Amino acid sequence: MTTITVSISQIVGRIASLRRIDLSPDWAENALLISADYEFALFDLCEAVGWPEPTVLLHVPGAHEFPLMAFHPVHGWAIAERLEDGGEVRVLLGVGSALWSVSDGCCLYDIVIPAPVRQLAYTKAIDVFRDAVFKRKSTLVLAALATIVVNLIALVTSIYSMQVYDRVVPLGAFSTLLVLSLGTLVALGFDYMIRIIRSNMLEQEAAKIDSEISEYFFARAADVRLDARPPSIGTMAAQLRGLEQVRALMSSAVLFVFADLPFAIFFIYVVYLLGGVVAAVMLVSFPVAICAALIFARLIREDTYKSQVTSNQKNGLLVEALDAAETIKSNRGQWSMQARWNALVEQVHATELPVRYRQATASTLFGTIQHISYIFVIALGAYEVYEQNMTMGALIACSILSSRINGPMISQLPSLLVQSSYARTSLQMLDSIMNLPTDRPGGMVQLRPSRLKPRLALKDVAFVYPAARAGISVPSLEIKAGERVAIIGGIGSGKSTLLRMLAGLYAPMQGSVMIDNLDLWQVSEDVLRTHIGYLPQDYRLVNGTLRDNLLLGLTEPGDDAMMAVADEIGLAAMIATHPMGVDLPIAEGGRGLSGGQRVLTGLTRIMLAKPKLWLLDEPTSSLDVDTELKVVKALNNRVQPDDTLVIVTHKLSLLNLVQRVIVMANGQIVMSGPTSEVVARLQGKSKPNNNQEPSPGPVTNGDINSTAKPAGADA
Ligand SMILES: Nc1ncnc2c1ncn2[C@@H]1O[C@H](COP(=O)(O)OP(=O)(O)OP(=O)(O)O)[C@@H](O)[C@H]1O
Repeated sequence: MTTITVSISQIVGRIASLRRIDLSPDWAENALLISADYEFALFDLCEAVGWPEPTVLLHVPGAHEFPLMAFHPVHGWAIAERLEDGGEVRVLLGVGSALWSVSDGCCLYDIVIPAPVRQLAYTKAIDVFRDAVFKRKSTLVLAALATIVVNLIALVTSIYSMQVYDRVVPLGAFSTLLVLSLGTLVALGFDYMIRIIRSNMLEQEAAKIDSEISEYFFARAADVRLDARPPSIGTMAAQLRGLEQVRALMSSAVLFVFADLPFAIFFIYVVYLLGGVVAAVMLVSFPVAICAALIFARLIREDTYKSQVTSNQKNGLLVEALDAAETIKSNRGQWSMQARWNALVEQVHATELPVRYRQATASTLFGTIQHISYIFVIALGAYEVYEQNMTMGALIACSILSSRINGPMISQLPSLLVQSSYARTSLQMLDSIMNLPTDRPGGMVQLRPSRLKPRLALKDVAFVYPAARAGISVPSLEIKAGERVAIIGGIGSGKSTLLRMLAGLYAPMQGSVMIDNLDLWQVSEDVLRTHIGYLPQDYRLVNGTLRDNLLLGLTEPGDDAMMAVADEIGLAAMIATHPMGVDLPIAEGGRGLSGGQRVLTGLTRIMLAKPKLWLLDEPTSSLDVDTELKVVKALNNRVQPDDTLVIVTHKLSLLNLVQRVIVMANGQIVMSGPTSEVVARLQGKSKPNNNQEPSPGPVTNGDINSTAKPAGADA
């Protein structure tokens, strides 16, 4: 008998993968200690990770319901894969499978595994908000009920006034007054409580909605394919901040105005019951105010859009100016940046001014409509009272109700409309981010191979940067598992672009990039990243500590392993001299270390990650000779014989690491062959035969300078 002692999170993780749901690496952080040998483990896990409670299956499940979770009193938890002909359940164990039967006490459970936000396929930002709101139907229903009660209580004060004027004052019925007053005060007490509860309830839900929505948009923005990102990151960040505007509108008190609007019609009906013809005043004033509001909304729409666009550009410029302060200061660039900033500020003012002007006009107009309507109610009411069609008390009640209809509802409309117009523009901007292609489009079935051999193949690959004329074009390239290759070439020849394509960061516009005979873009991002170690040319650190950066995305390897690598490549000396050691803080924007130290941090991280495919972009360009030697030695040590290494470099010394050299020029591979042969050709020692391309240029001792003309493909 096998007793399962694995964590249940591993079993559920496997079910998720069978259901093609990509859980985040830390999804079971709170549930790792739950073991799989007790019956309530599944319930405990779902509770710990915040999923819906599992359901016990009391019926015989259909084929479409599998895979399910199965519990056996002796063996614990496993994955139920299918039903066998004899009615037994085929379960998957750690290795192999077994048959469990219901008569032995086997029980089946179904669980709902919510897809992580990044896997949700939305095309419109409004759908994200709508789904987050409608998920909370019960809260909305309660809020709607509270709104109905609040509005009904609003009637109480007008009826109270009517009773006092009609019954209490003429008859001196002060005991009635006492009862009425107490009743009204109690109703107002209720009103107060309901309003407080309603707003607290909505605020709490708004906070949850905010977390969900923010998580979605952060993940969505991070998922945008690197080659498809807009040129200004500051502008993109400002566009993303637009979601705060939508959220603010959703949770703001003015939103209640919308909920109150239908009650205006109800109040007009009550006025009709109390004062007959007096209701005609509201029947005219209310639609006039609503029409004016709609016209106003239309008038400001274009200006709010323009103002938002310019304001985002302003934000982009600010981020750029602060980020590139060194370049700007040292090159006397402040003046031109200041000029651009001032021009954008002027533009923002020019577009905001009409909005403000119209908002002020609308507020005044609605105030005037309110006053005129009041005067008409009183005037018409006075006539009706004189004609004895209504009582004095009813007139007072009608005037209170008229101010309720035309009062808060109408007077808050201008600010509500401005806010909603900005929110609408923000949604359009969020839509533009949602239209950017992502690394792995939602809904696409991803491959999750347990192992990937680090062999690469490019076929008819072409790539051009947005708004650029030339790019890279590779008709054919193959890199075998275990091969060590260097890519060399002149500046701007396309080496880094090619490496990013091999890393699956840039998608080819045509052709395919294959890893282990699978299209690299169909392999799950998670699987890909555990197999590929990519070091960019300009390695940026993230805000946190040095340790956070050394272990970014890794399972804690332990301090000994971390320090061993750091020591091997020369980072340990720096760590030892700093008073905070590996906990030294890295500021926002990755500042805090020198260029060389940053690269060493990236290299240490990759060596700790032990990838199968090493893609390094000029790893030693900012290192001194001694450190470079250490890095070369460490790479020789750490890159396993069956690992593949691709290095982009300008340095001759790194060619000792590789067996093959690929030479690039003008976005194309112009030469490829064994290191010694290519170096000899570049140094002009070997003459090209008739089929070969002319020499790309001389090689110096330190640098390789290729000036070759593009031609054929890979050898
Ligand atoms: N983000 C970008 N947007 C537009 N064009 C780009 C971008 N990045 C690079 N390019 C262009 O693509 C071409 C190839 O650039 P790439 O960075 O791949 O060259 P490289 O060979 O790595 O150069 P270097 O040796 O200087 O690092 C260059 O002409 C460059 O101007």
